[in-house]
Amino acid sequence: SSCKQWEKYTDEQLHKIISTAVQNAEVSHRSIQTLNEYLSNIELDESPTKSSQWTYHRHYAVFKRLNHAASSSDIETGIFIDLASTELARSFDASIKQLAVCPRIVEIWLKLIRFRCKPRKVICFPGERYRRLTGGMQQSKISTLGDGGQSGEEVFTSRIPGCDVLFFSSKGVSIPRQLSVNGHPLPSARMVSNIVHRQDPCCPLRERDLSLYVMQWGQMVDHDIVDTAGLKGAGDSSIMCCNISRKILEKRPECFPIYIPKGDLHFENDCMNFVRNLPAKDDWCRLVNQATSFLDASFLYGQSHEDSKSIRAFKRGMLRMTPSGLFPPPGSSDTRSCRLESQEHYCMKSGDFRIHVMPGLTSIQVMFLREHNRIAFILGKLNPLWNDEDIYSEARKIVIGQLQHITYAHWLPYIVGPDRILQYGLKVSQQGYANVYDDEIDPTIANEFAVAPFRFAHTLLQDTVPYLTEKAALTFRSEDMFNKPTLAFSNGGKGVSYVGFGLSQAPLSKADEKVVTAVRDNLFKDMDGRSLDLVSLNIQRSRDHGVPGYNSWRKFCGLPYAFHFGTGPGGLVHHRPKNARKLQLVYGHPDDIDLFPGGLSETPMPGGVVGPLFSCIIAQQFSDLKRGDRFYYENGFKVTGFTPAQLDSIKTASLPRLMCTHFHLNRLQVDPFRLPSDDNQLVDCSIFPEINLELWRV
Ligand code: HEM
Ligand SMILES: [Ca+2]
Repeated sequence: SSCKQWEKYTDEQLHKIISTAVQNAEVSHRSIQTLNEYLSNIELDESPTKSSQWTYHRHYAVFKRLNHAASSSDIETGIFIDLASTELARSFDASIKQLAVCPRIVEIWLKLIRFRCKPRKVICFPGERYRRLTGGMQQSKISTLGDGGQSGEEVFTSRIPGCDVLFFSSKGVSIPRQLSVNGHPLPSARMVSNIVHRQDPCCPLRERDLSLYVMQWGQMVDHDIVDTAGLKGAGDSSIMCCNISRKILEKRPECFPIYIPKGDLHFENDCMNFVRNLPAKDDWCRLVNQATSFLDASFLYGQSHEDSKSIRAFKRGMLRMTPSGLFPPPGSSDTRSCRLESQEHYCMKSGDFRIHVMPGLTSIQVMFLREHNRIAFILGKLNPLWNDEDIYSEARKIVIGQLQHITYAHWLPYIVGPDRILQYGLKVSQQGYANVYDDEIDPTIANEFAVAPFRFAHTLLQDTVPYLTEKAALTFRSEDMFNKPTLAFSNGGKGVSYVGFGLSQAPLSKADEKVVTAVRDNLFKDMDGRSLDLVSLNIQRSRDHGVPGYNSWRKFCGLPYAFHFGTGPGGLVHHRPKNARKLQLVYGHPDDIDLFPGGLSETPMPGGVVGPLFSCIIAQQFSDLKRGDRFYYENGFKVTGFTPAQLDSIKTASLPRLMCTHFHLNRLQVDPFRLPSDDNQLVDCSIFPEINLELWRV
């Protein structure tokens, strides 16, 4: 119906308009590349090879690195398609959403652009016994859910065939969410961060009796399933969006800097660097996710065969590990991806390059490394005829089974609360199969999940890293520890144990809307005292991804819409008055509220740490990851599943068992996700059952 307005055009005229749009995109693509080369040559953009200083840009670049699976030609094509879609929308003065339902336009568009796309092929290998490193698909992608344009608009799943769009908005494509419903610009992300998320440094509150391990498990899971890539300048340099002239800024579509309002209590200049994320080169209008979306310990095993080559030992199923039980250095020396403070230290090579961002993350990844090798060693003994590949694959399957079990059975209930667990069919039975696989379910990561709800744990962070040795209880400032492996190497490799044990003995920061200064003011602080605000990045990222605001997602989840800022009927019914007032202070209209601040400031679900909205989006994603994963550990498929006895044994796996074994502890509380107490007592480690690997003897 809306296509009527273009009916008057002949095929030739349409072809002319569309091919002109494609040509214009080619021209602007080339000029962007030229500008990037120039800015990299004059060293305005920071090159990763030239700068030896640990600037905050370098910290950020290490955290948001492109992995080698994303080839530069794919990246350029993704960018080109994105530009072309924008041109297309502009030429017709329409949204892509409108154009995409017009068969004549779509046909010509596909003819001109299809050959550049990499169609998203979902390939299953039904005969294969083990899941592939790459996730069993060509590449998993972040799906773009949400029209992204203006707040209050309809939320929908983008499933339009043809490599046409990345984000939808009312007038263009790939245009970030920028305007309020009244047509004014949305408030600056830093302003929102200051008003809604500021934590008084004096006294962060603790969250019930939960321990910091809840936070750390979350970051590990996050890194297993999400790794979006950012745009880069020439030669992989960091793009600078601040301290450049207006004219240059206008020529850099990669830039979406955050304005810092006057009088900020921390930042002195008025601009925080922010570079947009990378579009995928496929015909499903998606963003690149460099991680396999399945919960498959990809942070340990890597996402490609190339990765795997430097991770595996290719001997008796083992992964490469140093005598002190740490990840080894990569094949060729790498002194760039972490901050080295000693000649003996090095940057470790694991399946995910974000491993050094915090000591707790390094510790938990090392725990899984050791568990793999423990299992491989025993399997090899039990089955002398198995070769390296057999042992590696079976050990990997057992490790992933444990990871999934602890995540679904023990961790997730603390996050979303028991009600959501039941409601979304996420309960794990004590024993037996749950045959839940459904090949209609899309197991990729939803856009909205990655930009806000699953960043919930940023509020659980503390300003300090606890370090508990047999003799002393030390703490380090979180902001001094970013990208530094020092603690992991300390005490002859025992550091990971001290950090890991420390996480289980320290309280979780309260699950409220407030975020500690270590990441809200001092993220990636460098020698010159320059830093970033993680909360601002979160808010800006959801705008960058075109994710609609809080209210749209409330509707999506079947929760009441807020028409006003009060907390009574028709208002922000899941907010306390104090939080509703903070939102009112910064936003002009309830439809303007961004997803992160709106969701994080809701009152948590009973027994959970996130409110009704985030728990809905998180539970939905974990349901998709359970039902859309053929290899989900509770499935009883003949070739790929565990035997009934093996599964029941996997279901005895627990965090305290893993910690006791790999952090060399004698005593630990029954549930290390909670602090020790009368009903969570420190007990002898021998009470935590071991998986019965005898069941794997063939
Ligand atoms: C230990 C301290 C942590 C630091 C320093 C940190 C830092 C960061 C940074 C710099 C980003 C990218 C921001 C952007 O530009 O969009 C990010 C993204 C993210 N963080 Fe954290 N984070 C931490 C802990 C956590 C935890 C505990 C979780 C737990 C759930 C988490 C979940 C996420 C998620 C889901 C993303 C999006 C990832 C992506 O899109 O690739 N983070 N974090
Ligand atoms: Ca994964």
